[in-house]
Amino acid sequence: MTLQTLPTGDKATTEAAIAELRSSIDVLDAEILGLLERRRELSEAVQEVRIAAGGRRTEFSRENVIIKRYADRFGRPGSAIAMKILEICRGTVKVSG
Ligand SMILES: C=C(O[C@@H]1C=C(C(=O)O)C=C[C@H]1O)C(=O)O
Repeated sequence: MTLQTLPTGDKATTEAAIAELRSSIDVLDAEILGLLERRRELSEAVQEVRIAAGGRRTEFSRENVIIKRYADRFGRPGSAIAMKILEICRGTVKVSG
């Protein structure tokens, strides 16, 4: 099933279509979470290199570039997402597991 061939029909057909689309969403969410984890590792590496050289953990000019990148794509929610991603990557959020 593609987005161009969305079915219309009885309840069972609708429910099957939703289940299939949701499983595609679940796959994407797993990929997004994996990418976010990788991003956090890279971000922490940058922060550690900077701190080891006597610098600060955060660099707001760079964060503003990233926030703008997301805002340009998704507007206000985009900038909110970017700020939460940066919060996760700054290591100020306790990550379980
Ligand atoms: C990773 C860096 O350090 C911090 C984390 C950032 C990020 O996660 O993108 C951006 C700026 C810094 O506050 C960096 O400076 O690039």
